[in-house]
Amino acid sequence: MQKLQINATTHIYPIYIQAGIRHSLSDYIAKDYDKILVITDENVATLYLADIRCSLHHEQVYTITLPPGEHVKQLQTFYDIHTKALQFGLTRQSLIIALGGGVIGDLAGFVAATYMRGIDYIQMPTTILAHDSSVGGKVAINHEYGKNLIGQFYSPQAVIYDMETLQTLPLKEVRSGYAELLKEALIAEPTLYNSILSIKINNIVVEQLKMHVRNGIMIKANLVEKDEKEANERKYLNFGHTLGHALETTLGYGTLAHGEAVAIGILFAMFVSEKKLSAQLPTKDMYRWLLDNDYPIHLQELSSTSLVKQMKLDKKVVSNHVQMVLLQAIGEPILQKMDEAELEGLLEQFFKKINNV
Ligand SMILES: O=C(O)C(=O)C[C@@H](O)[C@H](O)[C@H](O)COP(=O)(O)O
Repeated sequence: MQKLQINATTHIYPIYIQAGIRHSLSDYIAKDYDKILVITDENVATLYLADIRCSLHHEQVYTITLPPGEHVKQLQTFYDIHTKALQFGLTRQSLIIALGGGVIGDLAGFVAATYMRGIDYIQMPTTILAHDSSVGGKVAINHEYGKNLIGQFYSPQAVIYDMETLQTLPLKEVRSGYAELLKEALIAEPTLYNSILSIKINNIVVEQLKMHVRNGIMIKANLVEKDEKEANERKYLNFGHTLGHALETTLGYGTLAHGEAVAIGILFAMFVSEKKLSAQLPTKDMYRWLLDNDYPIHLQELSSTSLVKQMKLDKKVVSNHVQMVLLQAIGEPILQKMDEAELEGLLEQFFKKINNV
């Protein structure tokens, strides 16, 4: 068992990481709750919901099972969950458990943050990607204008991560999760970056996967502790997301998995870092690795003007300027305000380049 602790400014909470921990859940829930609501999706429910219900050892466990996919992270579902929670009779002494990937974690966390002005919740990530989204208290739903535009910072009581659940993931999910790991590696840890680039996604050794995820969590935890509300260095965790989120919204949620969009965003941020900062980066190796691992990086023609318009709804925008996270070197991120026309030009060059290589 590995136990980490997040010392965030607003709340200190544990992260338990252990294969099979789902079978002894009640040992890790620190308080008595009158009711427990587990929010999950259909894929995860089929595999793990029975185990969870059984190991909670609680008489009043309710469940809400949603269809899988980013499209549920929206206002109507959020409202419907509130309605069900009221019908189940959840009170301020109740607990919500977010059992699933990033979509479930963000949505269930935001319900917890707002139900009766906020009740306790626990993040139980079941994907690689959610090693990132379950830590740090960012909870949100999407608006049709963009990703995560309605949300809050609201820390969980605990993160309980059963690494066994990572072994049932489809390859698309593994790819998606590894993009967030690459992000953490590139902003903070060259050795993690080299280790990731040495693997093949369809042939990962479990111990290696666990090591990558643990490293990713530690990098994330460190930045969250320094800057919980994202005033400064937490923004580095948004590396690759400026274009990534714009692509997800422009192409329609679910066309690309979140991490697949972030992977393209990372490549773009590296391309811009080379152009603007003359940074010496292994962008070609990264591009090769993404291709070798079947990341969908060749996109249909997209209008740079509309992508930049979309990027202007990014939360890092200052004084109407898109602010990108760039790299001076691996492990040395900086924030860079971008001129709109220059950004459009760079996007055009970037898409030409990746589509012609
Ligand atoms: O925790 C953070 O900070 C991040 O930026 C992590 C991102 O990987 C994550 O996808 C996050 O939800 C995106 O944040 P947003 O603030 O740009 O919506």
